[in-house]
Amino acid sequence: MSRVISAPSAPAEKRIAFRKGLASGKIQRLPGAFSPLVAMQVQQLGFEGVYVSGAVLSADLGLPDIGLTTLTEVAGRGQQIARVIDLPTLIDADTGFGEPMSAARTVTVLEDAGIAGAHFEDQVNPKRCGHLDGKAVVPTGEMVQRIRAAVSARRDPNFVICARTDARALEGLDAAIDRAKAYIDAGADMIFTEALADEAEFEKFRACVAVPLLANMTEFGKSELLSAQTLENLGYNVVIYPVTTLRIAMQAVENGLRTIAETGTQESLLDTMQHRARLYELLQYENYNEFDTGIFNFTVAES
Ligand SMILES: C[C@](O)(C(=O)O)[C@H](CC(=O)O)C(=O)O
Ligand SMILES: [Mg+2]
Repeated sequence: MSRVISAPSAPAEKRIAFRKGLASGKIQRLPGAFSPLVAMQVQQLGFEGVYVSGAVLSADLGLPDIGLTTLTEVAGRGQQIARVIDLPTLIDADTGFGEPMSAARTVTVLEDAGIAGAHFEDQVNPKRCGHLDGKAVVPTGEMVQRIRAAVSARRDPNFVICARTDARALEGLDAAIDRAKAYIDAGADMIFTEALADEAEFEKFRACVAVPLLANMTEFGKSELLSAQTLENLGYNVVIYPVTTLRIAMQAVENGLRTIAETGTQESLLDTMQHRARLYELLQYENYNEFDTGIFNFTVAES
């Protein structure tokens, strides 16, 4: 019977796949998915994984990305997304939702949600977008505790714990690299090098640490937009496009609504829309029919 309802791969297999991807020397491209449907589209187009962004999750709830969302909301969305795809899902755990003990609980909840890995950042609470001014970081020792706690709570050794440092914009590149080294000593599997300026900075970071590195190619921020190939050549292991699909979709929604408001019809927009047939194809509508006929194939005996 064809696959319906959820992805066939178990969370443990997706985590193994993510670990393999990180060790492959090939850059793992993780577009942000603002819904399970978008994640299915990401999978169909051949990407290596899906990213669940805190900024997008907040925006989707009509909130700015300033640490207002809860672990329950984030894990719930992550689970909805992870369960429909075979790809690994990396999720934004912000500052871990509280004290180090909360970071530990976050890991167990995210493991149960079928997530393959999470990143914890060294910002103070309440956090800010890493590409805006006005953010602040906790002392290195406090972040080390956050990471240690997260690592100690892990039950599946393949769940990836990524430490993000926001220090580049505040303390400079060398300080950010020193922090990364301390986070690796605390058990982090990967480092998210937030808001580096240009190629030379990515190159220097790569030369200084031995674990997998993640680049954030968010638009309208502090980092130069580098291609996946350039980042792979620089030795980076993961690239995220966290808010990209939301920005594309929201621009299309705004333009479309404007047209309807002005002209009273969506007629001129039809060519720009995903067709009903394409949506059904993505949802594997046919497979559900097949599933149904496979289940309801009994006959009622006449008495
Ligand atoms: C990666 C990020 O943490 C996110 O939540 O997606 C954001 C992205 C953004 O706001 O552009 C960040 O870089 O802080
Ligand atoms: Mg975030």
